[in-house]
Amino acid sequence: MSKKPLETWLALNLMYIKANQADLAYNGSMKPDYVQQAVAPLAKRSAAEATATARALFALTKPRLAFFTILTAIATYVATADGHGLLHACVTLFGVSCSAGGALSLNQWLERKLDARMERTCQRPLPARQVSPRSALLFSASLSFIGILTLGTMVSPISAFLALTTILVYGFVYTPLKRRTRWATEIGALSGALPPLIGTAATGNPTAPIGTSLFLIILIWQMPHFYAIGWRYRADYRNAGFRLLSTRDYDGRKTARWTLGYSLALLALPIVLYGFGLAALPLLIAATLAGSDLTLAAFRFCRSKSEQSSKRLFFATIRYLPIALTGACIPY
Ligand code: HEM
Ligand SMILES: CC(C)=CCC/C(C)=C/CC/C(C)=C/COP(=O)(O)OP(=O)(O)O
Repeated sequence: MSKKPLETWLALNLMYIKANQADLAYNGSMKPDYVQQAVAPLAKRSAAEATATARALFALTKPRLAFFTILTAIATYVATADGHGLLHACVTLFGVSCSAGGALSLNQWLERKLDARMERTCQRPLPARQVSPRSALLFSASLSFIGILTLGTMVSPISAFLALTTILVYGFVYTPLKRRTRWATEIGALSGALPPLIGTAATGNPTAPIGTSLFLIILIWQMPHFYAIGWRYRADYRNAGFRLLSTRDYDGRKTARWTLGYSLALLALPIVLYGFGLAALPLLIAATLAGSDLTLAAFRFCRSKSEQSSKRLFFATIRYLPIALTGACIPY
């Protein structure tokens, strides 16, 4: 017998003896240390794997973006709720959150191959292979189904219809159009602006002025918001094959002009809404303050299209949201 098989044979015998000892120890209801030592890392590993999968699934919902879109629905819900009670509010929040998570994870599933080609997105759960495409699709479909079912059966059919429209427009209109036309941003903005209407529909006031006002505000707000991002990551988007305003605008002048135009429109909008009786004074004040800050950032972006000024513009758009939403919630 050569040395190797002998060693293997001895090792197998040792394992057999140890296994028998383990059996004896179990029968005597005593867990031997080395069994614990062998099992503990396995249990630890499966717990760590479950946590990693849960984290990856959560990341599929684009949590920060989802949080803010949910906030726009909550703002109009709060502004129009009239004795609906805490349970109704919680159920609405649950339905809206599931629908938002379903929509945003569907987009990641649809764009998994393109996301792999961009530096900004290549670490997302699907291109990073933290979750399989099948699980991601199942997760997205389940969240969307639960969200729409909850809104439809326990909140209001109109809110469910609007949530479904949001998911369909975002997933099946905006997402494929991103590779075909620069106007995809304007079309996609429709889905991003619908959540405030879901909020008013949830309280049974689908035509409440605050819903219309926030729908229009968020619709226009998305343009400077995204043009800032589109400019900053233009090379990344271009390489991946997206057709944005910025991917063919080599000196950035067009992007800056459109950004400034939309920012000025956003600044004027609350005044018009107030004039037509669609917005109250707190919203007018808050949106004008935040809009001035954003317009200033847009002017600076026109002067210098540096990475720093596009970042500043992006953060001005992010600041805009909580300020305007607070104004929308203040009763007047
Ligand atoms: C046409 C519509 C929209 C487009 C194309 C768009 C695109 C994006 C992109 C690409 C980012 C990531 C920026 C980065 O990686 O640095 C981002 C960030 C963000 N977006 Fe939007 N967005 C849109 C609409 C919205 C809407 C409707 C909201 C909320 C009401 C929103 C809220 C946010 C927030 C809070 C962030 C920062 C958090 C983060 O980086 O994840 N966006 N947006
Ligand atoms: C209640 C409910 C259903 C809410 C969902 C709201 C919703 C669909 C928001 C999405 C807004 C939007 C167009 C984001 C851009 O995604 P992108 O694909 O351009 O971003 P990416 O390049 O980072 O993937």
